[in-house]
Amino acid sequence: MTVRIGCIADDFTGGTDVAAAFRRAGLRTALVFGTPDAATPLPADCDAAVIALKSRSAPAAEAVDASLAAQRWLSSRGAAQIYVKYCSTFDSTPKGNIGPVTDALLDAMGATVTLACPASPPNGRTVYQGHLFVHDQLLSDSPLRHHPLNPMTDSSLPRLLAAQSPHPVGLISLPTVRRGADAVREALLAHQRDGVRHVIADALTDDDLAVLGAAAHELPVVTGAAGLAEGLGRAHPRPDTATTEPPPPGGRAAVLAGSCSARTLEQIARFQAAGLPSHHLDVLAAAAGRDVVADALAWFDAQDPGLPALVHASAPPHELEEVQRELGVAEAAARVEGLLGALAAALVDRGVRRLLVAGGETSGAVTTALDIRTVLVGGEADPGVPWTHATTAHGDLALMLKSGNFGAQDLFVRALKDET
Ligand SMILES: Nc1ncnc2c1ncn2[C@@H]1O[C@H](COP(=O)(O)OP(=O)(O)OP(=O)(O)O)[C@@H](O)[C@H]1O
Ligand SMILES: O=C(O)[C@@H](O)C(=O)CO
Repeated sequence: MTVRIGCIADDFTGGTDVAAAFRRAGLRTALVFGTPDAATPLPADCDAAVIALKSRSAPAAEAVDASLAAQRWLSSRGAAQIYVKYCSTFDSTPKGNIGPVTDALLDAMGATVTLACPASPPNGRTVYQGHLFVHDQLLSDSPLRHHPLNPMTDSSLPRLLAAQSPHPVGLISLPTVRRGADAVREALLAHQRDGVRHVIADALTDDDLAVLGAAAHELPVVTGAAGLAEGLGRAHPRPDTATTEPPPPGGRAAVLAGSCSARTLEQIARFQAAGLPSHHLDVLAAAAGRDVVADALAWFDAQDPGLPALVHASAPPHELEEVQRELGVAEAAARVEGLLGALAAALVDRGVRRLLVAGGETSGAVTTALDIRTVLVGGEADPGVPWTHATTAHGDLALMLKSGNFGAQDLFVRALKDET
């Protein structure tokens, strides 16, 4: 069986989220980290393959090149449809690369129109009249306005996309979606006849996304977050939905957090409130030359090996701003990612076999440091947060890559307790 849906995700936790959505739709799904090459493994009998890039904050030309390389790899493995996965909060700036990447993939796939919808209802992301909401707030009123790399200060998807593409942008609003897949297909065709290339669709519920998935079933390029991916996945049913996954490996459990998102900060607080051990990395001390990785490892070695241990750089907005003012945004991010990557390798060396990583950029740093290329996607601890099964130079690893704002407040405690 060849891959039916190929997906290109712009960060690692986004890749995990969308891979979980395809698996939920009943597809056997592989997740590949970084631009693949001829030697990149793909588990047998996969219906969906997700390539997780680290392109969300990259300049447009770089993101386009990486996405086209991923598309060629996916197309050569049979994928007739490419799903472009970006953040459900549409993380990007006017210089953002969602428009350029989509335009380049449309050209490469010989298509002239695409459907776009970042709604992800289980995580509170909905689209109404082209405006993106995070729970009960407009995106631009939500905590995402303080994001360290892509602060989101506009909620209008047509406006955000129009700033990123020279091509016309259109909207299919909720009443049409509620009339069903045929009505959406007709509206798409009407937009296509008018020369519109990017058609944004409203969606409030998973049922709306199932309608959009059915309507977009034949489109060569579709874009959005995990919600529309699940809708598309359900339009490509697998005859045999049995999934077999290896049992979680035994060994120590740890959390590494580099996400400063509001939800991650709550999950850290909950972990600490449960009396579980945690250690904060002092980024400014590291910049001043202190070996904070050695400090963290000495701390880790002194903990009860029966308990999960948390090491984090995460900081609330005022502290984050102070570090960024002192070091610069890019330098601060690179330094933190370097520290957490080095720690991941050292922790796995010390016998950690269940590792939960919080933050998309952070997850990229960790999988790179562990040299993990492909994982098989397993069951979810929370919507969009699955365990995955990885093989490393040190043996099998159960790895959970969590998007900054994903997971319930007790995720860190529950996921690692359940697995212990
Ligand atoms: N104390 C800190 N000072 C400065 N930068 C930090 C600090 N802690 C984390 N960072 C940086 O903030 C960024 C957080 O991004 P990351 O993608 O890991 O999390 P997120 O944005 O919450 O997650 P997602 O992308 O999944 O929504 C990283 O580049 C990280 O290195
Ligand atoms: O869509 C989302 O919100 C997540 O998968 C994500 O991409 C956050 O990094």
